[in-house]
Amino acid sequence: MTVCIDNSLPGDSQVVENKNYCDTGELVLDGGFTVPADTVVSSGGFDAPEINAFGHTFRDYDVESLRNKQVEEFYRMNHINQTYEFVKKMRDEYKKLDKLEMSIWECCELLNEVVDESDPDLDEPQIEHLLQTAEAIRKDYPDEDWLHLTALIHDLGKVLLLPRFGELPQWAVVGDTHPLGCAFDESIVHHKYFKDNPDTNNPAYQTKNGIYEEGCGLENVTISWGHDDYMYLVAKENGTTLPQAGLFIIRYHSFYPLHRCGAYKHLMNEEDVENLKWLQIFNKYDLYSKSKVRVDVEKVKPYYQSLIQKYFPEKLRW
Ligand SMILES: O[C@H]1[C@H](O)[C@@H](O)[C@H](O)[C@@H](O)[C@H]1O
Ligand SMILES: [Fe+2]
Ligand SMILES: [Fe+2]
Repeated sequence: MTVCIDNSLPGDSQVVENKNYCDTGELVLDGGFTVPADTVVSSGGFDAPEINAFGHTFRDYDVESLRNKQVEEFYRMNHINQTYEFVKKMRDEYKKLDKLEMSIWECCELLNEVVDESDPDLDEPQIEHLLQTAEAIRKDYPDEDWLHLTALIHDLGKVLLLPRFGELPQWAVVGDTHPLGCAFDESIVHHKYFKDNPDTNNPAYQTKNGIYEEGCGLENVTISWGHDDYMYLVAKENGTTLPQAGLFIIRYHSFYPLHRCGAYKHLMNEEDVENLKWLQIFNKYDLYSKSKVRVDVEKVKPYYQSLIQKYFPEKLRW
């Protein structure tokens, strides 16, 4: 069973037996993951709020609320329908990148039309979330411009919900992600719904390593299909010059069972271990910057346009 260290309240650290899924605080995690030694965390550091815009703690999937009923139904559908076969099919289809051409900023604007039904902490249009994450991380890491841009684009894959991109259902686009082809770890949110997933009846997929070899590297692991992997494919195939850590953040930022709970770490290789350090830094901003405080889009747009120009071609294939 996964044990998570909860250090969300300063001076109040405790070891929590996993109840159903992992609900850690922030950077110190199971497995001794820590931030990179040479990372300078600014003294004016980001203050993670204790409660979300709905008055609850972040990522509380158990609290009784109308929103959480919707979120639970989302995960029921997600866990029943995301199978190994389904993911393979989606990857093959979407790596063709034959849907349309547009710039990164055009895509940011499209996200205005998207609301994520899997998220207990946010019901604002997604462009707000992109800018809130990017601005918060920019404040604390002013010199890592690649990290600002990574934050801005990390959720762009949610355009899969729109008609032009195939209008996929919510369960195939948003929410946390997890590997297929090996056992479903108990730290996965609303784990109980996997009982109705066809992969549960395949014994080859139900051992700790399943079809994988220990240390094989996440690159070789099939992860549930959604906005992370899609945006990773878009960035990579369009020849971005973002560093590996940026691509890793985009690809695995919803993989909470790994980056918050330490599950599946036996599948990582050395490169993954290095990249994970940046993902864990990023996650704090992705999660805790969610609020009702709006960012002035027009004011920050020129800065982000300059980063897009630096790391991406003018038009991308989607
Ligand atoms: O509900 C959220 C949301 O969909 C995020 O974009 C995703 O990255 C998280 O993992 C998920 O829990
Ligand atoms: Fe996301
Ligand atoms: Fe996000």
